[in-house]
Amino acid sequence: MSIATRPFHANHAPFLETGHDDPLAQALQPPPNESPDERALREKLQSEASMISRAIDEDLQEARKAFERRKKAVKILLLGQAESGKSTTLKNFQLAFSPQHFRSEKLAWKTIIQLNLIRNIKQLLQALEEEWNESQTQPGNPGASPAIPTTPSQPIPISSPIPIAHNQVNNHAARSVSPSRALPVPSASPRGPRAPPSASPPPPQPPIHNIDVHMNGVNGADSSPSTSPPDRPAFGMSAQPYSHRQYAGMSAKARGKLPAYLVPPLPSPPASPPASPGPGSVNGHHLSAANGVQMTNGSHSTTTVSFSHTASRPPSTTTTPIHSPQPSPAVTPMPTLQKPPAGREKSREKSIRFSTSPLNDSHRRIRLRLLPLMAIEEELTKKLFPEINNRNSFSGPTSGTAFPPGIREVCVRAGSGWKGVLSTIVNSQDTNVTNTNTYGNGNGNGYPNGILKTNGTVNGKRRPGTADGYGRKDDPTTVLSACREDILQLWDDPVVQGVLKKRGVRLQDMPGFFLNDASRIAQPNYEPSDDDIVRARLRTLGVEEHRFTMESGAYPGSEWYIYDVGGSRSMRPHWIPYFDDVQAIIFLAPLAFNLMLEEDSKVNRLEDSISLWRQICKNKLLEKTTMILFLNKMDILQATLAAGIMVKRYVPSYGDLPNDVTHVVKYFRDKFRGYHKRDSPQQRPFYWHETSVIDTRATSIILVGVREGILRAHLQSVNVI
Ligand SMILES: Nc1nc2c(ncn2[C@@H]2O[C@H](COP(=O)(O)OP(=O)(O)OP(=O)(O)O)[C@@H](O)[C@H]2O)c(=O)[nH]1
Ligand SMILES: [Mg+2]
Repeated sequence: MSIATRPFHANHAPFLETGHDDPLAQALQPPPNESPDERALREKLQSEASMISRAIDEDLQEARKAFERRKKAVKILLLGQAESGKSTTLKNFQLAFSPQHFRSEKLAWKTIIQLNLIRNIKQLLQALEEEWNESQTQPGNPGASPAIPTTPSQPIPISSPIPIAHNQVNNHAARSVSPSRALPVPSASPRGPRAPPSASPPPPQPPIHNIDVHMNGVNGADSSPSTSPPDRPAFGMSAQPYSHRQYAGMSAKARGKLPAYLVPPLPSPPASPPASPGPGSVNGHHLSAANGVQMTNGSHSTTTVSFSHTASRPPSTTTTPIHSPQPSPAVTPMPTLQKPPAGREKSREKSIRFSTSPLNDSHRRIRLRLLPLMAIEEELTKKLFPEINNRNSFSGPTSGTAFPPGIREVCVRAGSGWKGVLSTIVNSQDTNVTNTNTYGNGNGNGYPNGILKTNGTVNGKRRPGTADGYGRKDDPTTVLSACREDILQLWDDPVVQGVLKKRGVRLQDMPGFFLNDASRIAQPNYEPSDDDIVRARLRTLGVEEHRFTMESGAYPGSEWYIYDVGGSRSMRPHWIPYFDDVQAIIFLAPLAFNLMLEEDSKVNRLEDSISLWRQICKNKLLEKTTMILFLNKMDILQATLAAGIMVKRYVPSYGDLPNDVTHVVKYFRDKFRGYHKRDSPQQRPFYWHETSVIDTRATSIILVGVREGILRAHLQSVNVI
């Protein structure tokens, strides 16, 4: 009873003070008979524990704030097929609204631009090699044209013929020697403005299927070429032709066994040269398949594409002369054989190759001097993106592309932190010039076969910036600047341009084309311009999240998340998890009515774009998402139409509408708009723009409008306005 009437404090206070019934309080009680040292240690541990606890609380707080910020942030998903311009649009966003952030990544982009340039050079050399290979013929075996290695240390298999960029005409065009698929283009100065594709003869293309075909039904056939292993030294390899004296001293049998590239060149032409040999002969020797080759497009006959599911009849196939039957007047003859004594002629005819190529020894020497670039590129890409760019192990989305091995695109996996890696590498190269190379081939100089001598010479030629103190010899900046004159000489050479034209190779039209800027980029102090960065090509794999804060505009400080995705078919399933959390989709759709998909050369790009658009429009997760359509690559459409390429040839339902930009854009825009209206589960905001996102100025104006539109819709949705 007394307990019941005892005041509360009298009953419980003593327990609270001593913590007799609270296990935690008991545990925290100092032990009895605690010494001063023990006490100090205990208090120290307690203070550390409470600091950790506070830090965890702060982290949680931060995470909560970040979550709230993210919830309020504007989120945009960039969608579209591969090479449609998604990453380029992202860069425009950053440049327009977060320029400091954009420029802070300059260093990383510098290396990508250098890699793009090296890849251009590689493609150029490859085209020249193929020219060389094809121009060599043995009378007894006209078809023999073995593949040859590109670098002495690590041969790159080259298929012959290399797959053409039949799917890429302007921006990513003809990149190989399968001329029947290349769109013929008028000649243009290599440094001049991009030339539009020529109207005549019309471009032979693989059949285009009905544009309404459901894209899921089409599987990505591997269009990559089969490659043959190299079995013969490359042109321009260290094997030099024998001197005339050596050659004269050989037996007929030994001479007969000599490959053409080891046969000494002809002496200087006589004052009055003999009549020019026809395409079928050189120096009196008959050539069966070297020059003047005509290829038909019989196997790539063009069928028409129809929006209306009607079966279309392929138009009659045309025969397209690809190789000019006569060498161009500017062409200098390749070293060829002197006519042998009559008795030996027959046996030699059987075994010696004859070259009709206009390429000469100076081209070979330049090529040889450029080889270190290939080694640099190979090693750098391996080091940066080992699992992606290692051609032996990678079997991802680029493995089924039209890129020949060795000149495939540089790509980067989302979240790999490649910018940080690159910046670190570039920084260390810039500041630590005395470092030894980190990814050489083991011979200590980073170059294959000891081409680069430690005294700064390559085959006796002094190279600036190598061993004479300008920079590191395994650094792309150093090696590019060392090769600068050779690059310019090769690219400006009318003979080389003639070969490219003859082979239908349009390097200018490829993504990440920088050869016209080589004199600027191959400088020791090169710094990329904003435009360089925007034009740099780096294929996206997976989905990349880019967060940035608006540095200016109506809502400075607002946070934006932009998701940039890889657009090739194998990448598309990765998009879906992002659908339910974005306010807007920017869909990039180049009106590439005459091009084929890289990953499936049977599917027209525009057909694929429309199918993809329809799927996006139908998706229930996106029913409230603002849809913004960028009809991109308007510059390319303009050039294509200006060249006289007829839309109705590819899209019969286009009929006899005028073949000009206004009508073509209106026609396809209405298609996209119609599908949006028809396929969307409910009404939602829809905007469209005509864009050329490599034009940063024009794009920034468009993006201001896009940003305001998205922000307004977003603020309305969260009831702020
Ligand atoms: N001429 C021209 N080229 C463009 C345009 N937009 C993009 N490009 C180029 O097209 C190439 C591909 O652009 P990206 O932005 O990398 O394409 P993507 O859609 O991100 O491609 P993936 O990452 O493979 O999905 C790059 O070399 C760009 O410079 C354009 O409007 N005109
Ligand atoms: Mg991309």
